[in-house]
Amino acid sequence: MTGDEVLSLQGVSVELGGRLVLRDVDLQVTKSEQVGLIGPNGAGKTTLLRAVLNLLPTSTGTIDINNRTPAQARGTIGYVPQRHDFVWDFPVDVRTAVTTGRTHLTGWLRRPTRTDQEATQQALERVDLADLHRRPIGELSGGQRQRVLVARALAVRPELLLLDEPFTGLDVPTQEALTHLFRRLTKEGTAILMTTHDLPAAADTCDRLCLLNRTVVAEGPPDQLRDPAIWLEAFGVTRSDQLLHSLGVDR
Ligand SMILES: Nc1ncnc2c1ncn2[C@@H]1O[C@H](COP(=O)(O)OP(=O)(O)OP(=O)(O)O)[C@@H](O)[C@H]1O
Repeated sequence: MTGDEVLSLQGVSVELGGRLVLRDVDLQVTKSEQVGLIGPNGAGKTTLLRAVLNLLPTSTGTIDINNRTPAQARGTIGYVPQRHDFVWDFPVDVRTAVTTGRTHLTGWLRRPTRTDQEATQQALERVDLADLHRRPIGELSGGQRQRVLVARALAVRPELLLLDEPFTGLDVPTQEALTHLFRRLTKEGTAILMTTHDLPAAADTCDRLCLLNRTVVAEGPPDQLRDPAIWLEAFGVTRSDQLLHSLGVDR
């Protein structure tokens, strides 16, 4: 790993149910960088995040997170899953849900320490949820739930933040607030890897895009990915006016 790399995947393959879901993936994310992981449904984006989180085994290759393996780094990575992957009918309030983001750091049966409490409070304030801290999570709106998930990830004070579809189903002001927050976090040094289907927003907000379709088809700063052929290959189509139009690369 070079000095500024926070995450590095080299030659990573993942097999699930006897099928090769990721093949020979190389990907780096450096300190203060926001990388968008883009690709069609089933491209392996969530699988890649889950491999980094040590939730899935790799069949080949290496994953390095600040000179640690995924097993060693577990609990230090901030992870925002897709909203529907979280158990919202669990009877806990917002503050407790955010504190449980630190469970892998502090242990399951321990009472929260002062550090846990401070990290939780800071995370709540960063996503503007401090006023709602006693609200049961089952009573929250979609946008409030998304902010709980982000606060939960921030509660570990991560150097690496993984976001799985963080903008899906959010109104424009909530999307903007989160975009600004992610921008501030990268300025402070956090490395962010984000999956999204919002291609124009990704091109607008990310420093670099990685186009994935089982393997990395192309990667680079958004303005270097203006060749329509790259996008058609990444999405496995021969022609898609809507795709190219949404990216502004159809001229
Ligand atoms: N546990 C599993 N067992 C077998 N196959 C799986 C498993 N989990 C995912 N897959 C398959 O792996 C492929 C990649 O899935 P993944 O969820 O990583 O894609 P994705 O790029 O995140 O898609 P989407 O944009 O739809 O969220 C899909 O074909 C999926 O069916």
